[in-house]
Amino acid sequence: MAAPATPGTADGAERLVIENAYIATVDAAGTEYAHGHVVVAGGRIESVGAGSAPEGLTGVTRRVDATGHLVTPGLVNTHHHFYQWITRGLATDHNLFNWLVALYPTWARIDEPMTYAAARGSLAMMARGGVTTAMDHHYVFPRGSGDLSGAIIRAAAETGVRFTLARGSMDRGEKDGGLPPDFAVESLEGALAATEETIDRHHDASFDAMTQIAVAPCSPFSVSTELMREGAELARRKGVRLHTHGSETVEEEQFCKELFGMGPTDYFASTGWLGEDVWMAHCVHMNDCDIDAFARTGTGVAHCPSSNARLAAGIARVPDLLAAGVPVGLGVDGTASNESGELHTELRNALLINRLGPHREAALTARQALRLGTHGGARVLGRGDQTGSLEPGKLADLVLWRMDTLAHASIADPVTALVLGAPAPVTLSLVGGRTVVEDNHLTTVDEDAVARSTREAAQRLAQIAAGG
Ligand SMILES: Nc1nc2[nH]c(O)nc2c(=O)[nH]1
Repeated sequence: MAAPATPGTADGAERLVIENAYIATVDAAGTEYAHGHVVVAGGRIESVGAGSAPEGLTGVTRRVDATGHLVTPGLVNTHHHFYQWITRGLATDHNLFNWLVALYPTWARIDEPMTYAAARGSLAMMARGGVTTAMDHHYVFPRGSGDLSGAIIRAAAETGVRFTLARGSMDRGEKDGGLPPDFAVESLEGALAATEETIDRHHDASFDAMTQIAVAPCSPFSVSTELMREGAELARRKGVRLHTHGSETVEEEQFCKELFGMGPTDYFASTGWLGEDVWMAHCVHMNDCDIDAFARTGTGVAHCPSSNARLAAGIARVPDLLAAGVPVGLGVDGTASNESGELHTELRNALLINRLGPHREAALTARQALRLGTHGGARVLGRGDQTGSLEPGKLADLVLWRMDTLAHASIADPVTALVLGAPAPVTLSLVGGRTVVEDNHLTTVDEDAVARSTREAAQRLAQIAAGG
């Protein structure tokens, strides 16, 4: 979608001016300004460039001296499971299948208040670390648990970040050869109807949308072939995106070969799950033909290096995916398999872990890692024309990272400092020009209150799961 004219910039518009910053725009040419400015008006970027802001600007309500700061586009998270915030630190030495089997019975007891508390915790952690666009792949809907999708969307609106809810689903329980217990799955018809209702109620297709919905059956070993096919048809009828887990582990590959007689990528192709409107989490076990199929169809990838290491899944072939032209973003993944819950670690680990693969030191640069975590992610979510880079007319989703403290001051290059250094303090984070973080604190929600409510929810869930 092309950027419409920046609204609210006629005389009388309010402007925020940021000056004296190192600016990494992450535009197509990778333009950077060692000493530059950004002007925000009407929720959009009005100008970005070298030196001070243009003289004679009217309506300047705030001028930020960003000396010692790096300004980047806000980070974009492309894969997460918010509800897992209240089951962190469990089954810590398991591979994916054993971990899922250990946790499904607990997850099947979540209710609306727990889901809301967990979503607030997940969102707060990401937002205070510079995420301006978040997503949640929520696929556990216990019978009678309330309006879980509504609770998650409310939490995102309160936190103030741009948001995609990938309405997940599982309908292949143990009795149908799936991994989840039968009590943890929905019916095919129930899952499709609830997904359609969520789209109708909440999806916003506008340029500056704060809430979008995707259709997201969970994974080949927890979803029937009918739900994959009919889910794809539903998404295309409604004009929304499609998301699922794919090619995460050798066990999944084996499952697909045994049940469907083909590997995961061929299975996805056979069910309508390759295309420009699809993005898939993990994509670790892909051969050259699989990568070629993703590149030809424009299918995107959410790379989740920390979770892949935590669950011993393997190393995704990110340099090969990028070389083939596959859109790639980064994902925290659920915090039951990545307890840190913030996206900076994924920029760092994407670079480090990929250097353990065959491309060694040529695998990824710091600037490529920043691109994955910003414009790459926006593209994967279908929002690359709206956010993910600092360019006039795009949404004012941006972060001022403080680079002059003990943690970073001795590293000359700010992008290297951001990606390879410790998580940098966030002096200011804007979503559509609205402040979400100021001086390293969330301005939209009370972080301590969120922490307390997540602890209570985690304790309540643990008690219920233990039969209390
Ligand atoms: N990392 C994860 N992989 C998954 N596959 C699946 O079916 N569920 C999950 C999950 O929660 N995390």
